[in-house]
Amino acid sequence: MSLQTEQRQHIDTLIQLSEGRETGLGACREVIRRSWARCVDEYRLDPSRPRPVRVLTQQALRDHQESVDDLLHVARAGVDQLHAQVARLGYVLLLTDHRGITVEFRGQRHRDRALRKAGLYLGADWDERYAGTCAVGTCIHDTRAITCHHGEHFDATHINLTCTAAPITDPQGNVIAVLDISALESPRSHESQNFGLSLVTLYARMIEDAYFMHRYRDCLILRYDTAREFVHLNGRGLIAIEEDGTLIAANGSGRALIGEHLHRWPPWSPDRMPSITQLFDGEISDVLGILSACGDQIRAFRARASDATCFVTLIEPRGRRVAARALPASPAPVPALDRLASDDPAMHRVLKLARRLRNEEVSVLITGETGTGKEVLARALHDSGTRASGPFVAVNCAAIPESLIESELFGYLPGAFTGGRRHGMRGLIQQADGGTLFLDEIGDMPLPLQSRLLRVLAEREVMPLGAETPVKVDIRVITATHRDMSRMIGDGHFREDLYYRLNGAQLRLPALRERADRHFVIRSVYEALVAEREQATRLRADAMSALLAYGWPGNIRQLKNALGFALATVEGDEITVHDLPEECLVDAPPATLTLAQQGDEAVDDDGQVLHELLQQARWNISQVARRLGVSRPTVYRRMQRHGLVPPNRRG
Ligand SMILES: Nc1ncnc2c1ncn2[C@@H]1O[C@H](COP(=O)(O)OP(=O)(O)OP(=O)(O)O)[C@@H](O)[C@H]1O
Repeated sequence: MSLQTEQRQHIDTLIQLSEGRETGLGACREVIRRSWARCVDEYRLDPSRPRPVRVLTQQALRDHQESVDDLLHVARAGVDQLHAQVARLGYVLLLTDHRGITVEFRGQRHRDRALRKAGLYLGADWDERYAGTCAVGTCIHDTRAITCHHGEHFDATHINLTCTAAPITDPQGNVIAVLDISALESPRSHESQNFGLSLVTLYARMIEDAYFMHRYRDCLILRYDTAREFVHLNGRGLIAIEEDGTLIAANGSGRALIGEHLHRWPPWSPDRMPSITQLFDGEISDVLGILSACGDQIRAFRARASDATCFVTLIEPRGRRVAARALPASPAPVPALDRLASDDPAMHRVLKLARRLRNEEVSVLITGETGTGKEVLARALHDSGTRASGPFVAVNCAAIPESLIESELFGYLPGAFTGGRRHGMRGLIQQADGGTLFLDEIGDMPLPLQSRLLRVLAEREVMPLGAETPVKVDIRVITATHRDMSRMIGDGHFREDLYYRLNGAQLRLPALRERADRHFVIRSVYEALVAEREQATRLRADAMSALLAYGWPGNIRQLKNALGFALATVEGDEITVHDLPEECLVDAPPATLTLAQQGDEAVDDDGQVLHELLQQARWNISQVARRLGVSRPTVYRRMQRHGLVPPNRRG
């Protein structure tokens, strides 16, 4: 079809539209349809009268250029880079101001005349009000990136063009410029321009960010991304702040985060913005501390509104160091605690509190899913405190049969009961004298013993079975549980007064899948295993990627088992993805494995699943524990709850 025929048809369609008849508009995109309606109803453009291209005089052009001088200066490098990429594909590049006037242009010298005729030229006016629907004008109106391809242009003069434009906005979200690539000839299909749309959008954002950095160069700028590797290179969010954390301005991603925050917690006065420490879960000293940190100067924070982990770096104001007094002194190293985490916001909080608690006598309750390292943390607290030279006695209340807990904990005198040792036994509480008693799975402590434990804690003395006088004990108690203790108290399974005595301070360990420092945890568990086995085996990157992607329902214990399995079965000197247990190779853990993830309470409905797992494993409890990533006692306890008895013990 000739261009003239196409233009005539195009004009007919638009005339039908202007007369309120919508024939032939079925396939038209909504964004274009709305713009056409604006051209007819608002701007009173006549589709039957194509308009000549309007190019500004030199003087008028200079005025427009001057008004965006600062931006042009910053944008030039981006404009040149983008042009270098698209020129050989037949595109020219336009940068317009917010009114659609082309203030910067990169063309093709040999096609100068044709380009000028098409309006692809310095000084050309692409305002929607004059030029009709077009990439630049419609992009300015809608503040969004758009391709205007062939017949989507309103004016018949432009229907041989393909144009793709993306807005560049200021920190308030107002369009200050538009980046556009256009071609005189292009394939028919609209999809052929999709790649161009992504490319122009990317460069528009880079220019926008470069301009933001330039404009707020005298402020502290926080740069963040959800991928650690990209923060320095291309961190998505930019937020300029005062040294006290007050927000000054943000780029598009930063504004989206602030918007999300204000949506959840609206301000009580219209001009009240959240400070950076409300936006991210941390204190201003944690943020400023990034500047004095060693290593890559990136720190993870949790964005409160979305709960996403963001990796943050800080850029100092140009030519000025942030006042030394504002920079917090780094905390004194506490190796036993420091080695438990690298850069995870939740672990930062846990370890910060643990540092404060390590030399205190206050009882600590550690909560978290099974296998998150509650016992490891308890031991680190002990090792880093004033009781380090005393004993650390760990008791798993779920693993000791109920009938033996009392004698194990409190001890007994000779002849206190039949079946006891001839010389009696010093109970575990006494064994912890001068050190720490760690009571794991405290929720499994039988009710009658809870009262006795309460007495030990209140009076600091223990009464062994068969004894007449109590024995003084000097212990610090740390307890742990993965259960919902308030529910247990509500159900009458746990004494409230004991709970308050044990819960002097609470440390909640995050699940492995929630941790931003998973890479560090995998590395350190792996290195510990390799050192223990004296095995010089390397963990290859493909295996690491699979481990990072997995959901870890059984947390660090399951991770340790998986790595232990790989080390035991690997044939060469490096572990690849193929050496990992099969269940770690899926994106989401299989349904049966989510058993471990839930508290024991949730498992009540899941006896069937546990039964199936046991049958599959031929009642090998260790194997089921490994699959679920829980300890053997946990499996036994769950079996007991569901009345599951191994075939060889039946009858
Ligand atoms: N930071 C760590 N580095 C290396 N190994 C760890 C770490 N944390 C935990 N582990 C290992 O993971 C396993 C589970 O840890 P731990 O027993 O402390 O978890 P837990 O939360 O007490 O589990 P449960 O709730 O089943 O009692 C242990 O083998 C422990 O050695």
